[in-house]
Amino acid sequence: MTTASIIDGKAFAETLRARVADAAASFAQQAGRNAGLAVVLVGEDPASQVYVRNKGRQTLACGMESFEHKLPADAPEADLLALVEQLNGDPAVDGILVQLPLPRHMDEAKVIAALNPDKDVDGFHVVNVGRLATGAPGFVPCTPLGCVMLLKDQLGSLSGLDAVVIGRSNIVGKPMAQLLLAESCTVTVAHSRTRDLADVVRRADIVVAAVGRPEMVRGDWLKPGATVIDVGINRVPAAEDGKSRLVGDVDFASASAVAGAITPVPGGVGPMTIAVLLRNTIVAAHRNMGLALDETLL
Ligand SMILES: Nc1nc(=O)c2c([nH]1)NC[C@@H]1CN(c3ccc(C(=O)N[C@@H](CCC(=O)O)C(=O)O)cc3)C=[N+]21
Repeated sequence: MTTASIIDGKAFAETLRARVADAAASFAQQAGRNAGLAVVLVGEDPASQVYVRNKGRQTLACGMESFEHKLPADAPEADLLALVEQLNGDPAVDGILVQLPLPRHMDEAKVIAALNPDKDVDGFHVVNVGRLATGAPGFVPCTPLGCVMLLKDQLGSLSGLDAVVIGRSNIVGKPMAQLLLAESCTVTVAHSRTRDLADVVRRADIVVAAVGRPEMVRGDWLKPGATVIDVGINRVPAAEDGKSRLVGDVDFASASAVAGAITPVPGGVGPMTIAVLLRNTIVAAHRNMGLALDETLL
């Protein structure tokens, strides 16, 4: 039995952030201001607060401005829509991220629809979804784009490979399938109703697990040598000390004995998500100001 190479998303994210920082410095010189990312957080979910703090810190570290807006959990939806409108019109704001999930009394689709698609650095607006589906330039959701970057770094061309995406969310599964199709993979999207999931997964050269079920994908589901991208971030109670630990949607111990390469959790896809957000923001800044940028370097 072989041991898979570990795909170091944390290290790759660092190199991407260094390229973003170069582009941000060049932008600032030409525009006479730093590029800016606005992050909106509604409510006090502790995990969301940690993510938002990390995003803000890394935005500043790349030489961009970070604008954080916090609304109380019981804020009226109209207040959030008014804030989005204000950020759409603010020339210092190049990218806007509204942290999801929103409180239940808010309509996520309505809030996303209110974003200026050209500032929608999450790529969630239907205009960007349509652009991705038709191959037009737009913004691509950060997590799937980060996964494709890791795959191309690992494998070179993905053309002709069999890819199975497990999960069909708007945020990961569906855009992931579109990106793999654009890379000329043969793409299968599996989900909770898929019959004989293990047999479907066993055909794949590339497996992307994005279901939110801790350690669901096991080594004996994999074709030997397959490349495995684990999007899951599940906090589970640790056996002994009452603390918790992070695990993915893949059972790392058994999968890494069969796979050719695999992303760890933590340290795999998660760090890429934030780095791609910064990448999308500096791309938005250049596009919206009509400044040239070689996006292939990012
Ligand atoms: N509009 C919107 N866009 C998002 O991109 C978005 C969102 N809402 N809501 C919440 C999720 C979650 N998310 C993560 C980003 C980085 C890590 C990350 O860096 N994870 C580290 C571990 C972090 C830890 O230790 O908890 C890792 O996997 O190595 C995780 C999760 C972005 N999200």
